[in-house]
Amino acid sequence: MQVHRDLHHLPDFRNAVITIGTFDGVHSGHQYILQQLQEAAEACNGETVIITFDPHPREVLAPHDKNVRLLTTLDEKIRLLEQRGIHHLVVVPFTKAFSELSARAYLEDFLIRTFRPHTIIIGYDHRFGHNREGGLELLEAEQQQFGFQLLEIPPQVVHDLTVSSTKIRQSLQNGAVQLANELLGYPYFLNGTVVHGDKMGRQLGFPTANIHLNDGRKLIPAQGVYAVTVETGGRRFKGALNIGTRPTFNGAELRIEVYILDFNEEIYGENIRVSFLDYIRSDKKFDSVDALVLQMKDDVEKARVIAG
Ligand SMILES: Cc1cc2nc3c(=O)[nH]c(=O)nc-3n(C[C@H](O)[C@H](O)[C@H](O)COP(=O)(O)O)c2cc1C
Ligand SMILES: Nc1ncnc2c1ncn2[C@@H]1O[C@H](COP(=O)(O)OP(=O)(O)O)[C@@H](O)[C@H]1O
Repeated sequence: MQVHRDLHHLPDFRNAVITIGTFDGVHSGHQYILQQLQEAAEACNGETVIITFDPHPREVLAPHDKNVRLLTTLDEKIRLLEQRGIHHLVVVPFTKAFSELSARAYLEDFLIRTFRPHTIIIGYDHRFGHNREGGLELLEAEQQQFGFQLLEIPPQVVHDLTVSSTKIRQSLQNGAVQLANELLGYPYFLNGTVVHGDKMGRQLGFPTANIHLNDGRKLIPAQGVYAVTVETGGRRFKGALNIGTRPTFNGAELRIEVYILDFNEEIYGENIRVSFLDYIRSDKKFDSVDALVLQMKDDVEKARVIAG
């Protein structure tokens, strides 16, 4: 897949079959649209082109709303779309000026002139241009003049997609990992680097790699203990992960830390990815460190079985 970030240096697409969207999560609900895109491209010997925006339009239009919680960062999205065989991803820098283009300018000067689309695939309720003034009706009106085909994604599909995205977010925030993973079509993951903690883990007999997320906008699942797989240094391990404030030690800030099974290496500064397999329990304040350690032993054995 080719990723284009500069609108002034785009290739001449061959029979571009385009769609526009954020595709956050690239989840199994998105699969229908990707399939439509690929089928339409095959039919006209064309190329599949996804147009997405970065930053997320909400971040530009409502900068005070810090509640953007992404299922996938742009880099993660790129990987996932690549795996699904999309030809081109065009990342449009979303600016205030871009958001103020009239619907007609958006359509004619941006979509048509830039992509010369053979086919546009779009949700029945898709809005574009300043104040969302443009929609399917404008596309239909211009279709003849500019000679593109229009494929409408029906209401039921759009509805299912929204429900699915919401369900994935809610499930992760409630610790319902299995349901989230089912809807995603892959295990939810976090990418980060290993940073220093309070050096207590080793004393407890459970060194835990503290994870600093690469992107602070990622959705962090519910606090608690999870069975995960861990990828670092090109290798994969099983892990028991805790998201919490460490109430036993009267901690305050939220930490994400993982004990890697059958592992004993220093990995400070390394990239790490954890993929969530299942929720084990909520995190608790223990009366003694011994009680916490006993519980952690049990967590680790559970994680070993789950990560099988
Ligand atoms: C599998 C697992 C479960 C944990 N469960 C809890 C818990 O229920 N309550 C708690 O206070 N801390 C819990 N912790 C966090 C430990 O207290 C933490 O790993 C320890 O304080 C080490 O911190 P450090 O890496 O900063 O040295 C858990 C950690 C792991 C890896
Ligand atoms: N099995 C393991 N799981 C996680 N980290 C490990 C493991 N073995 C060694 N380490 C190393 O030990 C560090 C964690 O030890 P810990 O005493 O908890 O220190 P910190 O408080 O800095 O996280 C990790 O960052 C990693 O470099």
